[in-house]
Formats: sequence, C-alpha cells, structure tokens
Amino acid sequence: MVLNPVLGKLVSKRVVLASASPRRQEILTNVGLRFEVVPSWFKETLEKSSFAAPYEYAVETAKQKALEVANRMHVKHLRTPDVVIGADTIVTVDEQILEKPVDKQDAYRMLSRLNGKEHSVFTGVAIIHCSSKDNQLETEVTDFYEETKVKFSDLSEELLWEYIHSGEPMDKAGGYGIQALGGMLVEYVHGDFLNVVGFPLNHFCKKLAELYYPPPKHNVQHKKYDSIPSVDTFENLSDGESESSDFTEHKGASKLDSSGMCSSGAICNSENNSSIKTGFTVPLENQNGVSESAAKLPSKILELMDGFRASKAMFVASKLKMFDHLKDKGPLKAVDIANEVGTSVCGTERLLDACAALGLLEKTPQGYSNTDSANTYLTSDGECSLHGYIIHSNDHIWPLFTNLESAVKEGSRQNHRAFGKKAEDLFKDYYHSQEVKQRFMAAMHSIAQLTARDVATAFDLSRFKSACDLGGCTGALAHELGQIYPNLKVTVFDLPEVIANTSYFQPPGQNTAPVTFISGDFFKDDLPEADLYILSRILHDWPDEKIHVLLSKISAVCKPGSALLVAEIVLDEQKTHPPRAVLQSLSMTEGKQRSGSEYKQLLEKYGFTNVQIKITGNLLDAVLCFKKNLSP
Ligand SMILES: Cc1cn([C@@H]2O[C@H](COP(=O)(O)OP(=O)(O)OP(=O)(O)O)[C@@H](O)[C@H]2O)c(=O)[nH]c1=O
Repeated sequence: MVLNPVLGKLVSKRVVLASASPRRQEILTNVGLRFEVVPSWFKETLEKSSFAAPYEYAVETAKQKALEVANRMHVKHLRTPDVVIGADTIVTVDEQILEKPVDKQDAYRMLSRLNGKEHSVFTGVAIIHCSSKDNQLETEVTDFYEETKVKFSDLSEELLWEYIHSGEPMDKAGGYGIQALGGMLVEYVHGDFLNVVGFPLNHFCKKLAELYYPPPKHNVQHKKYDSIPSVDTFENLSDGESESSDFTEHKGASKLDSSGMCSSGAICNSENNSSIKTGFTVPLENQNGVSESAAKLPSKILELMDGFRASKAMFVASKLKMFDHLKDKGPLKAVDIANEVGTSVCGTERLLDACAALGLLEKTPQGYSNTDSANTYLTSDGECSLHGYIIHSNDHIWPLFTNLESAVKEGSRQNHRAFGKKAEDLFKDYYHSQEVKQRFMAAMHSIAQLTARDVATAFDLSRFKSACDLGGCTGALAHELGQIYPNLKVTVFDLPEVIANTSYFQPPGQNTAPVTFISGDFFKDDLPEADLYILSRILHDWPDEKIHVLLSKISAVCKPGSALLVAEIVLDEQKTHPPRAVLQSLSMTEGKQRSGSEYKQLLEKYGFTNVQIKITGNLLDAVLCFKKNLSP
C-alpha cells in the first residue's frame, strides 16, 4: 500500500490525537494509523481579529490544542507521547469565521449566511514531536492548513430548519456536516473533501513525507504556513534508513490496527484481489513499481466478512496465553510455543501466522515475537491489559452472538441457547460460579483500567470531598480518582460476592490512595453518603424499572449541589455512532444504549440539573449532573 512508507514511520511511536472529533478519529483509523485519543481542553477563544488571515487562526488553535495535550500528558507523569496531532476546522464566509453553533438559532444564522454562496473551509493541523529532557517537555511543531471551497445551493428557510432540527449541525463548524445530511445542501466542492469533514489527510501524509523523507537541503524552502507542500506525492518514497525499500516489503501486507481494521482500508490478502471482479479498476504498483490494474473490492464488506475469523484468532491466542509466553522473550519458534502451551505444532503455527498477518505478532526467520501493542494490551498482566475482556468476549459474548439470528427473531437474550440455561437476573448469571465470577470481574477490571483516566478527567471533580462508585467492582476507577484528586475520599459499593474477590485486583505498592469497599445491593440497601455518586457502565445494562429504582434512590440521598457522574458510551442523536455501542446492544440485555439527549432527559426526570456531556472520543464518555436545589 502506497501510504505505508509515511504512516509506517509512526508505527513504533506513541501517537496521540488531541481531538474529540469522531470524524478525525475515523479518517485516521481508516488508513490504519494507530493512536490514542486525548481530547484537548484548550478553549477555542483566541482573539480572531488578532490574526491577519482566518487560516492563521485555525492553525494557531490547532497548535494550542495539541500543545495543551502534550503538556498535560507530560505533567501528569504519563509516558510523554512521541507525536501529538491537533486540528481545527473553521468555515469562512464574507471574511467572517464560523465555528460550531452554540444553539439552533446560531446554526440558523450560520446556515443562512452560507445559503446560495461559495465559502471556504480551512482546517489547521499541528503535528507536535515531543521529547523529554531532564524531565522537561521539548516540542517541535510542524503546522499547515488546507483550504477547500464549498458552494451551497439556494435553500428554503423550511429546509434549513428541518436540517437544524435533525441535530446534525450542532457539533460541526459552520453548522453542517458534508459527510451526512449536510451533503444534500452542497452544490460543489473544490478541493479535499476530507478537509471539510475535519482532517486534510492527503496534505497530512505529504507533510509526514516531508518530515521523514526531507528533500536535499538546497531544496528546502522556509514558509510560515505551508499550504502548498513541497512533496507532490507520497508514493515511491525510499526509506533512507533501510535501503531495502519499505514499500515493496509492505506492499500487499497491510496490517490490522489495534481495532482490528485493515490499515490500508483494503483487503489484506492479495490473492483475493484478483479473485473477485467488480466493474472498477484502480492502478496498483507491482513489486517492480510498475503500474498494473487490479479489481477494486468492496473493502469494508470483505473486512466485515472476515472479521469474525480475525476476532476468534485473537481470542484463542489470548486464551492459550500465547502473548504471555512471548512477552519479553526473543523470537520463539512455533514448536517451542506449542510445547509450552500444550497444543499441536501445525495448529499453533497456523494460529501464529494468522496473528502475524493481523499485525499482532512479528514473524522473522528466527520465529515469532509480540508487537508492542500485543505486549501492552494482550498479555494478561499489563496495566493496560485487555486480556480479561477478551476472555469474556470469547467465553460469554461469542456464544451469545452465534445465536444472533434467534436473538433478533425473538428480541431477547440467548442464554438458554448459548449456555443451556435461561437468563435470570443479569448479574446472578455472572456470579453463579467462582470461575465465571472471576472472569467477569477481570473483564470489567480491564475495561475500567483502560477508561478510568478518561472518566476521571472528563470533568474537573476537585470540588468534591467524597465519592461513591456504585457497582465500582474491583475499584479501578476509584483508585484513579484517588490518584487524580488526592483530597477525594472514594468508596466502592458493590455486591458482597464482588467485594469478597477484589483483593486480587488491587494495585501493587503503598503509594496508591486508599479506597473503601462497602458491600451492598444498590437496588435494595441504603447507599453510603457522598457528594458525588458514580455509575460507570451500569445504566445500559438494566431495564427501565430497575433504573427507576436506582435513580430514585440516588436522587433521594443526593443533597442539593451534590452530583452524579455517569460513564457510558453516549450515542449520537441518530443512534448509529459509535458502532461499538450499537453492536453491544445486540447482546439483547433488557437495558439499552442512550443518546446524549436521552441521558439528559432521564437524569432530569430524577431531579438532576445542569446536565453536561463530555464525549471523550475513547471507550467511555461521561455525563455530569447536579441535584437540583430545593425550591424555596
Ligand atoms: C464543515 C464540517 C465540519 N465538521 C466537524 O466540525 C468540527 C469542527 O470543530 P473543531 O473545533 O475543529 O473540532 P471539535 O469537533 O471541537 O474537536 P476538537 O478537535 O477536540 O476541538 C469537527 O469535528 C469536524 O469534524 C464535520 O463533521 N463536517 C463538516 O462538513
């Protein structure tokens, strides 16, 4: 894949996207970039009139967003990222800068201005390379912008309002989303479409190419903001460090990224490229760099068609602890791993090859070794380990999903078919045996560990003195809260059978803030007193009647001014994004995933006010609300 040389340069780096925009995340994920998302807290309030041109404002905002994240990650003693990417999209019309509308009236004001006219969309991008010297953060900033011209048709007032009521404009610069319903408003686009959507991918790749494959010194031109890259194309780049050409080595060997998506956005198996014919052809380059034609495949569909094989291969390798065996060891041969694990040599070799094809392992003539992300996420003992959740997915969710057809026909969970017994109470199911209980707790623990920081920092919680995490399981979030807010006394309230098993999951070392564990059933027992109650990944599991009981109880014990923090995946208003949440719904529990406005409505019904929603762009979002003051 032609993009591999430039994006390949980022593979071994810790890349952070300093943006909450789901569009930016999707654009970069689609091309196989592996990155973490840490939304910036930089407030977009730079004085617009102090910039000579609108794009300077966008570039400076992008830079400040990225620098804020780089500094925060460095200060909080997280591992300093290698590269932080920030972006800011603005729309300009008649010399005015339009950002995201604050309300529907504002959206109307913006869309009326754009109506029937051509306008410009600028995205400023900052790429910050970070390093740490004597514990000081050092940064090298590269920035650029891209301009795309867009023309709206003449639109009636009625249509504009209909569009505004769809809810789409609210989180988008200029009040429209060209990639969805807003596309219907647009007569033409001149320039990079993805730049309008929020990220100028082509220019970004060219910029990386410039950075990592700099032209000979005498050709370098210095410009303040370079909107015309000096590299015309990022194809055919040869890697100065390895003359053996990254390009031919990687061609046809696209890797799966951490989310299991094919990095090239195309099918990974080159055999399949020629076996299915469609009407389209695109030029590909062969080993000798000569163009040839190949069938363009419905890559998304093919990816989904094979997705279950990929998931199962990763599940089984995890279950057999192959990543644990390979951790910190040099390359091992299939036969050595098979002997250690007690599996057949031929089966093990096929599984290891599959994991290598998926980008989870590296294969060399000396044998197999873990990739960085396998070491971090797939071994069972790492701080960021997803092993617990993967085993839960294999042993519990997979059997439920094999009965999806019946689940859809019947509209109910399929425990009776998958496990030979009817689902009783959701959690009684998990706790019926010690083994299942520990598996479930390990699954919850691994997700809580990965999401705790996002949830704990989504809002500034320093005003609270005490917090109670209802259903807080192993205390992973509670410990993180204690680390971030040293003055916060944190209690975990969970079922006795959970509390009895938490010791195994406690963080090592003396330096962790103390967390108190209290046993009880939050549907039946009195809740401990606290200024802040937390429900993390609880509400989506329960039917409305149970939620009524729980929220009524919390509302009753919450004093005015106290707060409730809910951590869930918040769906967009159309309830189709993010796909993880929508797919989780297919488990057919009696609960459901909710959109932001549904959470707001639900919480207000139980006497909470000032509902604030933070889309973190990671695995969990956060909703904070306050108990209403009693009316005088
Ligand atoms: C014109 C247009 C814009 N957008 C979105 O508008 C937001 C701009 O706001 P931002 O301030 O640049 O970004 P953000 O969403 O606040 O995220 P962050 O980077 O955290 O500041 C970004 O989302 C873009 O995708 C679309 O999705 N489609 C379009 O056609």
